[in-house]
Amino acid sequence: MNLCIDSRKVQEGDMFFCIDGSALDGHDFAEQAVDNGAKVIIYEHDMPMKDQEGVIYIKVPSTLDALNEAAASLNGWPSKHLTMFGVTGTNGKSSISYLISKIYTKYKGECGYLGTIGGQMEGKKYDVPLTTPDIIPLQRTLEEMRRDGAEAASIEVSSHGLIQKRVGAVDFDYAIFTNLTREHLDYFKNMENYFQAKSLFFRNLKPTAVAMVNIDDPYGKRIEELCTGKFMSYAIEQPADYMAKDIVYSPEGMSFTLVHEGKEYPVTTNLQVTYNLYNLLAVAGTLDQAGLNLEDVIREFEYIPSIPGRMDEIRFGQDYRVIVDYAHTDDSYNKLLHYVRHDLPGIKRIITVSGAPGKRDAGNREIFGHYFSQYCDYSILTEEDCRDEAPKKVADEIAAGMKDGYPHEYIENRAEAIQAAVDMAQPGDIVLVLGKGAEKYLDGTTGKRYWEGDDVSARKAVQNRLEREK
Ligand SMILES: CC(=O)N[C@H]1[C@@H](OP(=O)(O)OP(=O)(O)OC[C@H]2O[C@@H](n3ccc(=O)[nH]c3=O)[C@H](O)[C@@H]2O)O[C@H](CO)[C@@H](O)[C@@H]1O[C@H](C)C(=O)N[C@@H](C)C(=O)N[C@H](CCC(=O)O)C(=O)O
Ligand SMILES: Nc1ncnc2c1ncn2[C@@H]1O[C@H](COP(=O)(O)OP(=O)(O)OP(=O)(O)O)[C@@H](O)[C@H]1O
Repeated sequence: MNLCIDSRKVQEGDMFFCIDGSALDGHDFAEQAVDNGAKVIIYEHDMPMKDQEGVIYIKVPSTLDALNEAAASLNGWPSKHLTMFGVTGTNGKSSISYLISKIYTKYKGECGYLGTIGGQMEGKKYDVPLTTPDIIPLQRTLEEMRRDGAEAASIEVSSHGLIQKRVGAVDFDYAIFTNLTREHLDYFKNMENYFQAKSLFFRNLKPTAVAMVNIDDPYGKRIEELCTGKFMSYAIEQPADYMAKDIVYSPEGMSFTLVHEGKEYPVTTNLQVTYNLYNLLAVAGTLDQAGLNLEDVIREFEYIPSIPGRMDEIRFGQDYRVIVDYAHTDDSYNKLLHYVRHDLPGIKRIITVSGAPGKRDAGNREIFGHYFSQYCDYSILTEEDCRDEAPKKVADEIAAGMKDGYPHEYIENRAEAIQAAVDMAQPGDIVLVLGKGAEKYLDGTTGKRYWEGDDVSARKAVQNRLEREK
C-alpha cells in the first residue's frame, strides 16, 4: 500500500494522511483523496465529510507522527541500520554534511549525503527536491541508499524539516549545530521561533547520540541546556572539546592548531574563510567521536576539492581572482566579506556581483548593501531569485543600505553582470560572485528558468576576457 499526503496525487488503494499544513488543511481534501482511490484515511481532527463504504478511517493523535511511523516501518526503519549524521544551523549544513560523507566513505564505509547539493553516494544520485526531504521520500531514499550499500548517511536537517517533523522517524547518532543567524523569518516570524524549531533536533536525541555544538554561537550555549544526547562542543574563541588556535591565513588557505583533550594537532587546509574553520572543527570532532582516526581526518583537510558552488575559485592563470560562493544570508555575507577585506593577503579591490531573493525576508537587503559599502570597492547588483518582485526593486532596496557615494551599478542580466565585473578587474583585484553558487535555475517573475550556474558563468566570463586579450 502506498502512502500519500497530497489528494491530487492519490492512486487506487493508497493510504491518505490528512496533514494540517501551513497554508491548507489536508483534512479538507480527504473526500477528493477517496474519489481518487484512497482506501485508508488517517486523520487527526473531525472532518465535514461522510464516511464512505469500503474506506477505512483511522483517527490518530498526530497524523505526522503516524506518517513517520508508517513510512519508516514500510521501509524497514533504514536509519536504525545506518550510522546517521544530521547537521542543522543557518549556514554550513551542506559543507559539513558533504565533507562528513566523503571522509567517512574513505575511511569507514559508504556514507550517503542528502541536502541542498543533491542526494548522492559514490557515483549514484538520489533525487531530493528539498534540503531535508519530506517524510515519505526521506525514508524511501534512506532505504534506497542502504540497499545500494550505505553503512551511514549524512543529512542536512533544515528548520522547516524539523518543525514539519520530516526527520521524526530518523534515528540520529550524531547531531551537529553550526550557528543561528537571521534567515527564513518570512516563515518563522522571529528568531526565537526559528531557534525553537532548530532546538527540536537536540530535544529529541537518544541519550547515546552525540551532539557536536558550536559554543561560540550564543544559541549553541542554549542547546547545552536542552540537549538530551551527549553534549560536546567546538569553538575558536573559548575552551571547547575541539578547539582551534594559532590561526594563520594565506592567499591559498589557512593553518591552525586543533586542540582536543590537551593534545595539539597541526592542521593545514586549502579551504578559506574563518567559517570554514568552524566547519572543519565540526567535521573533525564528529568523525573522531564516530571512531575515525583524528589524524586521518585532519590529513584529508589539506586538500579538499571544492564543494560545488562554495568558495569555488576560477583559475585560468589570470592576474586577478574570481570566486563564486553560495553566500545568501547576512551572516555569510558579513563573514565572507570581512575575511576577504581583513584576512586574505594581497587583495587590492573587491568587486561583487549579486542580488537578493524576492518574496522572502526582505529585511536583509539593506544589510547586504551595508556590508558591500563597508568592505568592498565596487558592487554590481543583478537579478537573483526575485520571484514575483521586480529585480530592479530588490536591487534598489540593497542599494538603500549602502553608504552615500558607494560606487555601484545595476545590470539586470546575471551573465552580463558577471562579465562586466570580470572585465573591470585589474591585477590583484578579486571578483566575488555571490548568491547562487552552482544552482541551475533562476526563479523570476515568470517562474523558474534555466540558469547555467554562477560557477559556469564566471568561468565563461574569464575565458571570454582571456580570448579577447590574446
Ligand atoms: C512552506 C513549507 O515549508 N511547505 C511545506 C509544507 O507544506 P504546507 O504545510 O505548506 O502544505 P499546504 O499547502 O498547507 O497543504 C497542507 C496539506 O494539504 C495537502 N493538500 C493540499 C492541496 C490539495 O489539493 N490537496 C492536498 O491534499 C498537501 O499535500 C499537504 O499535505 O509541508 C509539505 C509536506 O511536508 C512540504 O512539502 C512543503 O515544502 C514546500 C514544498 C517547500 O518549498 N518548502 C521549503 C520552504 C522548505 O522546506 N525549505 C527547507 C529550507 C532549506 C534551507 O534552509 O535553505 C528545506 O528543507 O528545503
Ligand atoms: N559555518 C558557516 N558560517 C557562516 N557562513 C557559512 C558557514 N559555512 C558556509 N557558510 C556560507 O554559507 C554558504 C552556504 O553554505 P552551506 O551550503 O554549507 O550552508 P547551508 O547551511 O547548507 O545552506 P543551504 O541549506 O541554504 O545550502 C557558503 O557558500 C558560505 O558563504
